[in-house]
Amino acid sequence: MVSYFALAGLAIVLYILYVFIINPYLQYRKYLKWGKGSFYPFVGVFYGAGLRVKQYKDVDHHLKHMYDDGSDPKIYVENNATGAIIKISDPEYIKEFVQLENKAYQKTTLLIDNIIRLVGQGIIFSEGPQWKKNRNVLSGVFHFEQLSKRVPSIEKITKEVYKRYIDSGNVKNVDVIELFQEITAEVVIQTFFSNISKDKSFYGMSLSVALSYLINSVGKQISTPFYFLFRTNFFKWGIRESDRKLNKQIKEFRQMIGDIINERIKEEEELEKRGEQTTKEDLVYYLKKNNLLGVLSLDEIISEFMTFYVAGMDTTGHLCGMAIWFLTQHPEIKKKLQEELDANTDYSQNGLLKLPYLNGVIQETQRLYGPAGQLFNRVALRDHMLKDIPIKKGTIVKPSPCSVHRHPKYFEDPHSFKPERWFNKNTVTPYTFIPFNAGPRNCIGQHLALIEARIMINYFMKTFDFESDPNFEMVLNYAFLIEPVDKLRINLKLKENPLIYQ
Ligand code: HEM
Repeated sequence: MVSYFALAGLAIVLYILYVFIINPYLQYRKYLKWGKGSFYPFVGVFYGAGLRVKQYKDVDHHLKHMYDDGSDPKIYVENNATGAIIKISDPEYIKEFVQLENKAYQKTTLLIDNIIRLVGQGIIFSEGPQWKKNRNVLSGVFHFEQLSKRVPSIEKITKEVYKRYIDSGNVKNVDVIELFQEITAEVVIQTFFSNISKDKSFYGMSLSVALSYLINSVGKQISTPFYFLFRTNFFKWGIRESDRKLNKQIKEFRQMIGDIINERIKEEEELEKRGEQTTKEDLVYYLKKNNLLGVLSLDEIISEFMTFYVAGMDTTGHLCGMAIWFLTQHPEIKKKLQEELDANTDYSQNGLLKLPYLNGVIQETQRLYGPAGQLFNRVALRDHMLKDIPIKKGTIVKPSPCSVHRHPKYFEDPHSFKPERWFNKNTVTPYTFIPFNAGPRNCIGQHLALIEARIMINYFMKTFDFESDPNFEMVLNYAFLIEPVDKLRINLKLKENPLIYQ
C-alpha cells in the first residue's frame, strides 16, 4: 500500500519536474540554435526582467544589445513557467511572422483578461471574424484625410492643457508624460463623441480621470496572488468588498458611455430631421453617415471606445514625454529642432511633415525607446515552420521591435540618438522599423499618434523652455508599456511670446 503511495508521489514529482523544468528547458535549448537566450526555471521572463532593471536600469537591455558582439541572432529565447517565449529580431523572420499572424497565432489573454472585462473585446483584443468586421468598419476613421479634420480640435485641446498648467503655476518638476496624456486622453474622447462628454462626470471625476482610475484599479488586481490562482474569475465573483465596488463601477461606467453614444446619435438624427449640417466630425457621425450604426452593436462601440482610449492615450503620451527627455539629454539636437520650429510658420500637417528634425526626433525616439518596444504575446495555434524554425503548438512567439531597431546591419551606430538618419527615408529596409507593428495587426491609430505628436511637440517647444531635473534617473520597466519607473520630471519656463497665446 505504502509503496503505491510512494510511486504515486514520485510520479507527481516527476510530472511537475517535466512540465515546469525539463520540458521548458528542452524547448529553450531547441530554439537556442537560431539565436541567443536566457533561461530561469519557473520564474522565466519575470525574473530576468527584475535582474536587468537592477543591473542595467532597463528591462529590455538584453534585447537592445544582442548584436553588440558582432553576431547576428534571428531570435532571443526566454521562458515562462511551462514553455519557451520566442522574440523575433530578424526582419526576414518578422516578415514571415506577420504573414502567418492571423492564421497560425492568437494573442494570449494572460495578464490581459482582467483589463478585457473593463474595456471589452475591442479590435486590439479580438480575433477572427469579429476583429475583421470591426477593423474594417473603424479603419475609415483613421485615414489621414479623415484625421486631418481633427487637427483644429487637437490644437485647441493642446493649447487648453498647456494653459491650464501655466495658470496653475504647476511648472516645476512636471511629469511631461502625464501632461501629454491629458491631451491624448481628450483627443480620443473627442474623436469618438466630439465635446458632448465635456460636462459628464462619474463619481465626481471627469471621463478621462474616471477611465484612468478604472484602468489602474483592474491593473492593480492582477498583481495580487488571487489573479495567479483563479485568474480574472476571482474578481468577478466579488468575494471582497473592494471587488464588488469595482464590478459595480465598471458596469455603471459602460452604461454611462452607452448613454453618451445614444445622446450623440439622437443629436445627429434631430439635425437630419431639421435638414441641418453637423458641426461634429466624430466617430458617431462617421458611423451614421456611412450607415454603419447597425453594423456595430452599442456594446461593441462602447468596447471600441474603451480600447482606443487604452491603446491611444498612454502610448502617444509616452512617445512625446520620451522625446522631450531625449532633447534634454542632447542640447545640440534640441537647439537644431528649436531653430527649425522657430523658422516655420506653417502649422498645417503638411507643413509639420516637411520638418526634418521634428520628424527625425519622433522617429528616433520610437526607434530607441518607443512605448511598444515589445508586442503582446502570441501563442502558436498549431505546429508549423517559421521559415526554417519548427514552431511547436503552444509556444509564445512575437516580433521584438526594440531588438531589430538596434540592429547595426540596418542602423549604423545603433545606440546613438541621431534624428539625421531619418532625413533620407529611402534607406529603411522593410520590417526593420516596426514601432507600430506591421501587417494586418499593425496599429490602426498610427497616423493619429503622429499627427498628435507633431502638434504637441511643436506647441511645447514654442511655449516652454525646459530642462530635466538633475536628480532624475531614467530606469525603464514594464507597466502597461515600457515606462520610466519614476515620474519623468522636467522643469518648464514660459517663453517670451509663447505660441499658445498668439
Ligand atoms: C505612439 C503611439 C502608439 C504606438 C507606439 C502604438 C503601437 C501599437 C502597436 C505596436 C500595436 C500592435 C500591438 C500588437 O499587435 O501586439 C498597436 C495596435 C493598436 N493600436 Fe496603437 N500605438 C500608438 C497609438 C495608438 C492610437 C493613438 C490609437 C487609437 C486612438 C491606437 C490604437 C490601436 C489599436 C486599436 C490597435 C489594435 C490593432 C489591431 O489589432 O488590429 N494606437 N499599436
